[in-house]
Amino acid sequence: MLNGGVHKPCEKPNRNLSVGNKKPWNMVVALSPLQVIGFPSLQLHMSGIAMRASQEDFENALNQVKLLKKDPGNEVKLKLYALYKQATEGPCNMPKPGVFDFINKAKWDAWDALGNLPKETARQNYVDLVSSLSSSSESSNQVQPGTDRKQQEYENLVVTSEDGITKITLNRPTKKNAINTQMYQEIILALKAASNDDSILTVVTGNGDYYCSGNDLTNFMDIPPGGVEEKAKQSAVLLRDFVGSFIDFPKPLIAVVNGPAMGISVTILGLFDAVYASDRATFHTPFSHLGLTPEGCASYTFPKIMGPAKATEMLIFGKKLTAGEACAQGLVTEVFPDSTFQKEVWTRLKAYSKLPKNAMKISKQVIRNMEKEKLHAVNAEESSVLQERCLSDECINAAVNFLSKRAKL
Ligand SMILES: CCCC/C=C\CC(=O)SCCNC(=O)CCNC(=O)[C@H](O)C(C)(C)COP(=O)(O)OP(=O)(O)OC[C@H]1O[C@@H](n2cnc3c(N)ncnc32)[C@H](O)[C@@H]1OP(=O)(O)O
Repeated sequence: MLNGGVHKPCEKPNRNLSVGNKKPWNMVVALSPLQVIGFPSLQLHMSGIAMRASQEDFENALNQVKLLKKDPGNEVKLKLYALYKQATEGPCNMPKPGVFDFINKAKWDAWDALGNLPKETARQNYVDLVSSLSSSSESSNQVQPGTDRKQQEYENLVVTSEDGITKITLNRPTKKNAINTQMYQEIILALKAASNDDSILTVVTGNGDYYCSGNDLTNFMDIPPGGVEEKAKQSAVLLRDFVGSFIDFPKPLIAVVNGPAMGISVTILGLFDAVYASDRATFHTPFSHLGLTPEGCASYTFPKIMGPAKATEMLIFGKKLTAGEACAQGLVTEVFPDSTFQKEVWTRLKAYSKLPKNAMKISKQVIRNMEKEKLHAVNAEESSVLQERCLSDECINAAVNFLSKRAKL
């Protein structure tokens, strides 16, 4: 095992306030389910169906709708809006907007037209509508082992499959693979697809010089009409779902950490089954510097992995670890010289992928399942604490400092 090389942080002060390359209609649809516009008549062919969508199906549909490649048009968006409101709040009992308040009136009309449609039916109809909108792209999600096939197109990820290994590559190299709102949703979907495909191992890695610089600090800039409280609530829900998809991932999950890792990309490593790192990688969780608190279940997994004293240095004091240090503390499985990193790691992973598939999958579940309930509880608590922290002066000042190029971590 090698000692990690010392990574010298760059000091180039260069940023802008861009919020990423969302499609214009996505800006309306993607930010919040509450902003999705929808329409009434769908109940006609979908109501009364015996099959009921679970809350999880509904939440998946909420994520999927944000990833539709084509704008479904205002009529469909009105349908989605009305069904969402009916499914979550029941019949419309809001005051009718004024006649010149065109958009809100159209939304109100669509919701009101659903009358007393039961919440469960509205939820089912919502799921069915989203499924009909995205069915064509979903059908390309199955992965065959032994083929090198590009998966569903994502805006911020590249997902491929080869030799029974599904590889999810974080693909925003010009932003150091910072995770924006859409990328969180895409990772949730990619993990869901990988858990259902025929692959044996799933790998997460980064494109470019960074593995990932953590949460995209511009995420906090998309403030919905509900204001910053609503934004904090949405972020906490997204965070909980994101981390939850790692907790529940059923197959061996491996991180190939090709460069520096920060924030949430470090904390979730405690939920991976193996972590291979280049000696150029560093591991940095500057939560206190950002007025934030730990997430990704690290408040539980890190003290367990490295002991409370070492976990405190990382999670409270923001100590950056070299790959060698992270390996010595049990967060990293093995460190490789950067020059041979890819070759050595992929040779090893290809060998592992030839081991009996079911034995590996079941072993992972035996190792992890006992902890699942605890991890979900920790995740819920961390997300709820962060919902408050996002609104703190400490956090807002840190984000403003970064975005106005006054600070770098
Ligand atoms: C509900 C709340 C959930 C909270 C969840 C998670 C918490 C975390 O993940 S905390 C960690 C957050 N991450 C950071 O604070 C990192 C901030 N970035 C930096 O300090 C530096 O950019 C970094 C050290 C990563 C790299 O420095 P340089 O090598 O000098 O590169 P640049 O700074 O020029 O970066 C290039 C380009 O990328 C943009 N960038 C990088 N990281 C982020 C980020 N996390 N969020 C948004 N943007 C990021 C950077 O702004 C540059 O953009 P341009 O100026 O447009 O080129």
